[in-house]
Amino acid sequence: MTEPQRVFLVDGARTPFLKARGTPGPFTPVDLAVQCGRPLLARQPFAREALDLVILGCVNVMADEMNPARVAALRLGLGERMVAFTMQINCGSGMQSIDTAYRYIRSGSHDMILAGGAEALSHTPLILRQSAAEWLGRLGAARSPMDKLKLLGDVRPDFFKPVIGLERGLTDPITELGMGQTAEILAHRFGITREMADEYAMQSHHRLAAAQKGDALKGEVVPAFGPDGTVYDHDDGVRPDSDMAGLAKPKPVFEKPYGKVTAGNSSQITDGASWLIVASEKAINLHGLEPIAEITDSEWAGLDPAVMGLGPVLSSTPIVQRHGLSIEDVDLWELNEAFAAQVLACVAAWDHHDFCREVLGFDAAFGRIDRERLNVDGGAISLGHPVGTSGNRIVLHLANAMNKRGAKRGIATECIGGGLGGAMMLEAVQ
Ligand SMILES: CC(=O)SCCNC(=O)CCNC(=O)[C@H](O)C(C)(C)COP(=O)(O)OP(=O)(O)OC[C@H]1O[C@@H](n2cnc3c(N)ncnc32)[C@H](O)[C@@H]1OP(=O)(O)O
Repeated sequence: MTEPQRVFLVDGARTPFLKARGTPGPFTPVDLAVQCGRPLLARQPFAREALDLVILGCVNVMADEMNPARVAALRLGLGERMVAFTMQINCGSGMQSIDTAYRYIRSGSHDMILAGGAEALSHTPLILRQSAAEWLGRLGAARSPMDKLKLLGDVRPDFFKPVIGLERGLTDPITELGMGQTAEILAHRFGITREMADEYAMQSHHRLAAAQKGDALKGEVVPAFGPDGTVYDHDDGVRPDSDMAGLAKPKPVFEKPYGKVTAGNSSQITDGASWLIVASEKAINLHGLEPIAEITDSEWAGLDPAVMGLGPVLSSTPIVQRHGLSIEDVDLWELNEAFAAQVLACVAAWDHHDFCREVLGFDAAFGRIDRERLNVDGGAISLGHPVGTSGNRIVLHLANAMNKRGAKRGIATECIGGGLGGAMMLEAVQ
């Protein structure tokens, strides 16, 4: 067996995250992947043949771009011999692409992999009801025009009431709970009030607005060019003037009338894509690359789908433990902001004696994450959450934020619908 290889992040980029506004946006998942892949590859010193593999996370794959990883690879000019595959584990898809690259390179089988995530939630398909699909099947099988005409009498008004793919996709198939309802359960369990959730959401918007004004996103966000010539150059869901009075106005969406989760303190429905170049030490030396971070560990965890929002706690705690660290040893955390109540519940769970004893098997509470180290440039509440991309984006941003702040170590972690959690540790390059 070969020694595990060291694995580095070389560079990465993402499109601006574009809010879904009720109609299909200008880009499909593959368009988005191509829009951010082109400038990222153009700024590399190596030839495209140096890439061994392309992996793309995507939850809502469109029927006319099946295996979007391969379609994107071909549109990026990576050549017909490029192997490319798509991964789908809901909100973990974009992180799973990096983790798969990490494990391949670590094993010595590959040297340089393009790992990304792409999602166009504004294009999520509408699904016909079973009754309508069956009727269309009978229509297709009808032999004569008369048989077809007779079938018109079977048309029912509910045929035209589609199942909304996005709503269905954001509902857990086992518990039948919407993702927002799982956040409500956590708010109740950990005593997260509406004010706490709104205050967290306000901070997310203020931090992203500050990041956009400063240089925190420089090089990370590349513009996307629409088919009509429109240039999309910034994340457009941010509300810089968010305040507590404004955030108090939206009514609870998922548990009416007393819930805590609102449009203001939930992640937004958004389109976007991101890529990271993952490389071995050999590839770095061969091409004279300057890595931005080293991947030093990753972990996945399963948990009750009804409290899937605690996925970050269950997936990142084993990493911290394995390396003999404490919560304070992690300089920066990117904890995907599915919902403010869910992020705050994770923070509360780590600081909760009984939870840590019963669920994590500790003698005492694990510790409290300092808010100054958590999602320092905002997150999915202000930025949006294109589900197949977000896990990739938080790793990309963690690497960049660590470099800008001179941090030694960081963890990117996320909850995953269906009851999973994913986490990845990055360290500054020594
Ligand atoms: C594993 C996981 O990651 S699970 C997570 C997966 N993702 C999800 O579940 C998505 C969760 N989010 C959602 O479903 C949607 O965003 C919803 C249903 C909560 C809200 O959807 P929308 O109603 O379209 O939200 P939208 O952003 O348009 O806001 C609606 C209104 O709320 C108010 N509002 C929203 N944000 C703010 C704010 N920061 N300050 C003040 N008011 C606000 C405004 O009145 C806004 O209307 P406007 O845009 O006309 O000003």
